[in-house]
Amino acid sequence: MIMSFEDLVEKHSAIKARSILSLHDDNPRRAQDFSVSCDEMLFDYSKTNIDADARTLLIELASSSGVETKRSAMFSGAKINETEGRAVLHTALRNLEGAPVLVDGQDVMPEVRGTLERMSDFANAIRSGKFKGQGGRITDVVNIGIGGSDLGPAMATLALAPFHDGPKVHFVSNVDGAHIADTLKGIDPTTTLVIVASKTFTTIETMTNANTARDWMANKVANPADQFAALSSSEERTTAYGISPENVFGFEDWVGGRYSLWGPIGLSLMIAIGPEDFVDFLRGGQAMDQHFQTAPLSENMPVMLALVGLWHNQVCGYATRAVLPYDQRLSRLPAYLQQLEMESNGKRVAMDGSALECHSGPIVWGEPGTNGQHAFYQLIHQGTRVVPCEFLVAAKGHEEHLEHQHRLLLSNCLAQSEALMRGRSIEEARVLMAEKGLSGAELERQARHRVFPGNRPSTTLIYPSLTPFVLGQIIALYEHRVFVEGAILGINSYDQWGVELGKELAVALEPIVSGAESADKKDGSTQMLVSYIRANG
Ligand SMILES: O=P(O)(O)OC[C@H]1O[C@H](O)[C@H](O)[C@@H](O)[C@@H]1O
Repeated sequence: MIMSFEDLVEKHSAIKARSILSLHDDNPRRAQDFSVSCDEMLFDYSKTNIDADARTLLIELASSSGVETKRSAMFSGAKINETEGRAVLHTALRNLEGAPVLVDGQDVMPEVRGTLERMSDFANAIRSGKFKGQGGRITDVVNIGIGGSDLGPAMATLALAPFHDGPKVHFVSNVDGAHIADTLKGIDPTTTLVIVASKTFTTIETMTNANTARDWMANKVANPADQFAALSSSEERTTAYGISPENVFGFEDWVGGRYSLWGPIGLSLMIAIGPEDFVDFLRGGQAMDQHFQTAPLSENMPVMLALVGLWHNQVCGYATRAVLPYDQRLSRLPAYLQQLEMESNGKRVAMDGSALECHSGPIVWGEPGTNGQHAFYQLIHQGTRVVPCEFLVAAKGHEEHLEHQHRLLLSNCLAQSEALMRGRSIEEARVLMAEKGLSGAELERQARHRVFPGNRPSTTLIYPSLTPFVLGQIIALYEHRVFVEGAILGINSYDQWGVELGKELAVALEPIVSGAESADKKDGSTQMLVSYIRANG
C-alpha cells in the first residue's frame, strides 16, 4: 500500500483531540512501547501524540518511499547525490575494519585507512612535540574553515572538552575580520599551527582568513608554510597555495561538507583529544550505522527520529523544531544541526525537479538548557504556536565533584518535558491564585495568565555520558535522520544550490562597495545602502 502525507493528515485529525497525557494513562507501558534503544542510548518519543496506528502508518510511509532500498544504495556507494553525480559515503570514513566499499568499481577503503593513519601520525607528532614550530612545541592550533569545515569540528571539540590533552584549538570562520583578529590576539605565531580546512579550497571566507593568518605569521616566522596544514579535496589548489604535501590531508568528493567531520576535517578534534579517542568517536558513528542498517524500522532510532520529525512538521504542520541539549558542551549542536538539517533538506523540488507537494524540512533552532528556560521557553509553553522540542541529556556528568549540579540539570530537563505535556488548567490556576489570597475578577484575570495549554510534544534522547563514542552515535543518528527524511520527501539531501546566488552577488558587489564600480544598475535599496556605506565607512 502506498502511504501518503494526506493519509497521515487524516489520521492526525482523527486523533489530535486526544491528549498525550491520556495516552500515558491508557497505556502504563507507553514509555517502553514508544521508545527505541541503540546500545545504551535511549530515544523516548512517548511524549508525542503518535499512537500505535499512527506509527504503523508512518512506518508504511517509510517503506513505501523506499527508505530501505535507498539506504542500501547509499552505503554501497551508488551516486545518490544525483544533481552533482556523486556517491554519499561519509559512512566509509567510520567503516573501521569494515568491508570494501566500491565507488566506480574501486574499493575506497585502503585510501580511507591510509589517510586516517597519516592524520594519526601527524596529530601524534603535534601532540608529542615532535612536530615543531619555529619557536618550539606547538601550543595553539587555529582551524580556519566555514560551514561544514568549521561547525562539525568546532561543535565536537567543545563537546569533548574533558578529553582534551593536546594543544589549545581555536576556530575561525567568519569573513568579519573581528573573528580572526580576536582569535590571533595573544597567540604566539612561532608555536601555532594553522589548519586551512576547505573541501573546495576556494571558499572566499576561508581563503581570506588563511591569507590574513599567513601575513600574521610571516611577521615572526621565516617559513610560515611549514606551520600550515590543509584539509581539502583539491590537491592542485593546496599545492598552489604552497602547503607541503606531508601536511595535506585529502578526501574525495563523496564526502559532503556537512558530513565531513569523520575524516580530515576532524583533524583539529583529533589533535585536541588524540587519535585513540578520535577512533572511539568513529566507532560510535559506526555503531549507529550498523544499527541503522539492521534494526527493524519500528526499532530503528534514526528512522523513528525522522518519522517523529515528519509527523510534527509535514503532518501536524509545526514549522520549527527546537533542539535543546541539557549539556553545556553541546551548545554548538543546534548550530551544527542547522547546517546538517536545513542545508540538506531545505529544498523546494524533488529529485526529478518537480515542485515538492509538501513542506521541506523544518526550521531547526535551539540553545542549551537550562539557559533557554530563562529566555525563549515562555513562548514554547504559552505562545500560540506549537514548537516540538528535542531534549538531549546525559545521565551522568563529567564533573564528579559537582554531582548535585548535574542532578539539578537532569531535574530541569525532565521538568520541562513534563510541563510541556501536562500543562496547567484554568482550574488549577484558580486554586493557585486563591492560595495567594486573590478572589473575584482579579483572581480570574490573574489565573488566565497562569494557564499552560500543555499537550505539547517533545522527545528526549538520553545517554550515559558524553564520551567520544556517544558523540559519534549522536552525530550519526542525526545524519541518518536527515537521510530518512530526505528519502521520504524524495529530495536530494546532498546538494546545496541554495547557497550559490548570494555568493555570486557578493563577488559582484565587492567592487561596488569599494567604490571601484558604480551601483547604478542595482535596485533602490542596494543603492541606498551602498551610499550609506560610502558616506560612513
Ligand atoms: O569546505 P568548503 O569547500 O570551504 O565549503 C564550506 C561550506 O561552504 C559552502 O557554502 C556550503 O554551503 C557548505 O556546505 C560548505 O560546508
